[in-house]
Amino acid sequence: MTHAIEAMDLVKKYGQVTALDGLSFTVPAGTVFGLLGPNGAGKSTTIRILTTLSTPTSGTATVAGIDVLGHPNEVRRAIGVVTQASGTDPQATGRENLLLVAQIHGMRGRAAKSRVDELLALFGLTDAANRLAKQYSGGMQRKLDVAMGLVHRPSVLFLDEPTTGLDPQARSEMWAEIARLARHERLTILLTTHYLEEADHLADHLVIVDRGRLVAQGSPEELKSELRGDAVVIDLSPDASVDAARTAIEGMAGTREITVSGRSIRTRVDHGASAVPAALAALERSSVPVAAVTVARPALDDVYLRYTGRTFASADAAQEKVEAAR
Ligand SMILES: Nc1ncnc2c1ncn2[C@@H]1O[C@H](COP(=O)(O)OP(=O)(O)OP(=O)(O)O)[C@@H](O)[C@H]1O
Repeated sequence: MTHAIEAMDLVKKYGQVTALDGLSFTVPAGTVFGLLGPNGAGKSTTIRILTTLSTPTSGTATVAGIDVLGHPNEVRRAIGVVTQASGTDPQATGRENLLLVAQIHGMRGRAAKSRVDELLALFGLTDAANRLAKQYSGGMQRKLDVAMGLVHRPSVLFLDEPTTGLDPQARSEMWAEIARLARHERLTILLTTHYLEEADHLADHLVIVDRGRLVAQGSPEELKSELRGDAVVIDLSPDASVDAARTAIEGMAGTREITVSGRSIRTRVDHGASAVPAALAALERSSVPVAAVTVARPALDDVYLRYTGRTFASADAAQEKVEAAR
């Protein structure tokens, strides 16, 4: 299979900060690829290098078969980039925004108009085409942003945190849109996200990056199936002692990777169905009241914990503290 993206041993240092620490991965052509990691993991830095906006301290990369360091202009013609900051002109209509991008890419007259009409239809924006972008909802603006990244028919599309800031409904519409694009436009899509369920839902393959290093890679299913057993989540009653509950669960045979998040304790066990009565009995013996217990297949959260020793949410929160202290 040909690779749409190859990143080889990328290192990026900003003074004392090592943002990328020897990151390598390949993205098969025509797939949705998730670059996943908490805040500060190095996702934006990777995208900046692959889209020629930044150069690595060492290492190399190709995009659409083109060397990003040797031929940045050719790479730019082959890619579409949709960043977290909107590139739309709020005072122009959706159609005008798209026509402007078409002109920047040297498209004129009927060719420009027909590509713009095609994209408006593809993103369900035809009825809103003549409204000002500032009047669009957050979800519509994000669709317009993605459409603007596709005007020149790139073969590789970079989507940096495509659903951050969207409400749940707009987020699920965006997910459907991205899945449809990948199927119908024969695009390779590299998506960064710090929503684990987004990567689980959309990505054919993904890499989990932590502190500038690759910690796991595979399809979401492969990564989850590497983890034996079930995840058991115990929600404690408001008056329960979380410490007593944790001690009780730690004392049970066969529990591993126990994490506490608020009043919820998560652990992995070989057989969820038989672990639940044992967990309830252990908590009862320790006089810990329980609100609910759920058994589930391991999620990407469990994969992340397994490879990094931290929960995804705690890594995110820790990085926010580091950045605030700088
Ligand atoms: N221009 C810069 N100067 C100094 N440090 C930087 C710079 N850009 C990024 N960093 C640091 O490099 C590390 C990786 O940052 P990066 O933005 O790539 O992470 P990220 O995974 O994209 O996170 P986020 O989801 O918050 O965007 C962080 O520690 C960040 O503070």
